[in-house]
Amino acid sequence: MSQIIINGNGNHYDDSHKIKNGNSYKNNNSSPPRTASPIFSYVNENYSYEIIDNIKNYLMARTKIRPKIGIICGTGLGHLAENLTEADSFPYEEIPNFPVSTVAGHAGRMVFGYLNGIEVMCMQGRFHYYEGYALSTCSMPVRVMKFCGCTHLIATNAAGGLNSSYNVGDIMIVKDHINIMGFAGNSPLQGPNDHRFGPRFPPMNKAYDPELIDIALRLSKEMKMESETRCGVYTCVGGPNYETVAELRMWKILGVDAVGMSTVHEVITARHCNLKVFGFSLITNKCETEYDTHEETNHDDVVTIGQRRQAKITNFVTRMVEEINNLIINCQ
Ligand SMILES: O=P(O)(O)O[C@H]1O[C@H](CO)[C@@H](O)[C@H]1O
Ligand SMILES: Nc1nc2[nH]cnc2c(=O)[nH]1
Repeated sequence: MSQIIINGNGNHYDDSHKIKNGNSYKNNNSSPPRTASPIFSYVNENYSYEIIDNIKNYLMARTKIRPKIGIICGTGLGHLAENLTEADSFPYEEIPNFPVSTVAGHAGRMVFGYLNGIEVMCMQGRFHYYEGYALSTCSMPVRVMKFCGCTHLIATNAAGGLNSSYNVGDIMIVKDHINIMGFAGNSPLQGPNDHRFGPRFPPMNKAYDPELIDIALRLSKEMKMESETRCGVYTCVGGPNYETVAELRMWKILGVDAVGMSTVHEVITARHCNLKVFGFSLITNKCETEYDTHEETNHDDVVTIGQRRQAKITNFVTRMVEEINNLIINCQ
């Protein structure tokens, strides 16, 4: 039975051209919508294996960089990508079948280059659920990274500090996440599973690589950043509104240390295709868990804190990339 699907422009189309027992398209030229589409666009069928492969081919034909490490720059953290040398930069609008970034603080480019002599690829801007993209679309570039040869992902984000001991400007190494959106049945892996990406039921108990967490903690000591480095639990909410006091209090009880609107679905997708993950949050604001405050979280402040901390973040990521590269070399 075919199903009518409504895309972001309100257009109707029939899905009878799709292969029923897989998530690939009969016609590989059929394109998912380029602009943010409602989440009820057919969740996991938008980006087939073949489409991801086409995106990879487009990029690989235009850069000599062969990265093993992919980096996602969080809000206000795009400066990282400007430190790449011999860079090849691809605006998302120019990459076939790619969505576009719509949020301030996310430039919207895939940048390939050398970070301190090491080949990386870097998303200077990510996609969020609140922009109207399905979770599978938000995390689709992670699969592109895998196809481009990456074995490791560094996912960075801006987040509110819920743990009351956290300060604005701290770096929180993510030791784990709570997939709150998953509790409501929303997953980037929802829909037919193409086993060429990964297994139907991927484990998530070591979502954030323990060895990379240890390395990051050691680096924070070496870089004399110990007093501003934390290690905690992140959660992603749908957004775009920030949280109510009652919501924050509930999540605090659940063990959440930092709250954002990204990363979790990217990490799930990365683990599904067996990428090793290191993640950290820049704490850009304190979550307001009391009613009698005049403070209000706002996105301009989030971006500003990211920009203020860009030198530290860039140094930290550069050192992590060196360490991960050493691990990769030692494994060869
Ligand atoms: O997670 P990143 O993209 O770093 O940004 C965080 O900051 C923005 C809100 O200010 C949201 O996009 C939230 O997810
Ligand atoms: N949900 C959420 N996302 C953020 N991104 C940056 N700060 C915050 C915050 O306080 N809450």
